[in-house]
Amino acid sequence: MIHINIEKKLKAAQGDMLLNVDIKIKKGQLVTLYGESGAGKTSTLKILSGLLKADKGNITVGNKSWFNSDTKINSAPQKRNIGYVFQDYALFPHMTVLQNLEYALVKNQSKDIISEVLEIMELGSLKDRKPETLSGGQKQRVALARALVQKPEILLLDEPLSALDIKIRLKLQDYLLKVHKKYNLTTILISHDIGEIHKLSDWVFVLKNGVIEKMGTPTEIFINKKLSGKFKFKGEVLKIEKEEIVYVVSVLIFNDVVKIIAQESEVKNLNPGDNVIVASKAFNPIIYKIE
Ligand SMILES: Nc1ncnc2c1ncn2[C@@H]1O[C@H](COP(=O)(O)OP(=O)(O)OP(=O)(O)O)[C@@H](O)[C@H]1O
Repeated sequence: MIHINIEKKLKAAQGDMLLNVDIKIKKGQLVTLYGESGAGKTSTLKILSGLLKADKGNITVGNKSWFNSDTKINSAPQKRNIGYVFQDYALFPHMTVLQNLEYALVKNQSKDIISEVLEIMELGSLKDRKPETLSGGQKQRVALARALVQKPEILLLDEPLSALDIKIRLKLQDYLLKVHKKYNLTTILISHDIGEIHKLSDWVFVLKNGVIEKMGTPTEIFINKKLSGKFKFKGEVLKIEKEEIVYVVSVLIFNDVVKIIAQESEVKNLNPGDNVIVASKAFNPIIYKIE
């Protein structure tokens, strides 16, 4: 069990914001921190990893105390046994993939883990390449492999896939799940991608203005109770065109533009850029495999 119970005054754009988080995460779970930009998600991960110091509170991991403002415990980041992956890969450009991984080894650590992570992340054929010759998805696989070299108990993923296109992102999600399970990690993900959160997480914490606003399973958090539709997708309105007596709303859903016929009353408050749900209530959606 990880218990994070901390307070820290942050400097938000509109003035001071108190980050006040009290969350418990069971060992082996994959949980997501979700919330608007500036809500305090990254700061929470930094405080857990020791890169940022809380003003007060405590952090316990299993039976170890990593931070306690009363007893003045504050373990150094390198003692906290955490793997951290960010959106930008932060690989050393002058080193090969293999050297990047070896650099992460701690003193006297066996090199066996390197061949293991190369294999699990399917990076063997790329091990002598420099990062600049790799695609975004490949770089992020290296970054993930590097985070695993020190055999962390906790994996922190700060929007690791948001710079990648949808196809690569779906593939990388499979790698994330695979390593999360194989290494029995407790993983904390920051993501804005609701599909990704559904696929990966056991539990979601919604952070707003520095505090946990709600928590639950992805279904509890994201299913819109007003619609009992058989299928629904979130999308973004691209344009609204009038065609005789109806309106045609073009909505971007993942990478596809879907045209929806709508009545005047439905488009009254709708503008390009709005986030919407596209759902079907009466008809069963059809399904077929795409190659
Ligand atoms: N070291 C710091 N000291 C004081 N304030 C900070 C510090 N780091 C970040 N902040 C401020 O705290 C607020 C929360 O930042 P944080 O990066 O945690 O948000 P976030 O939820 O991760 O947002 P995003 O989704 O945009 O990454 C921001 O307004 C930021 O400017």
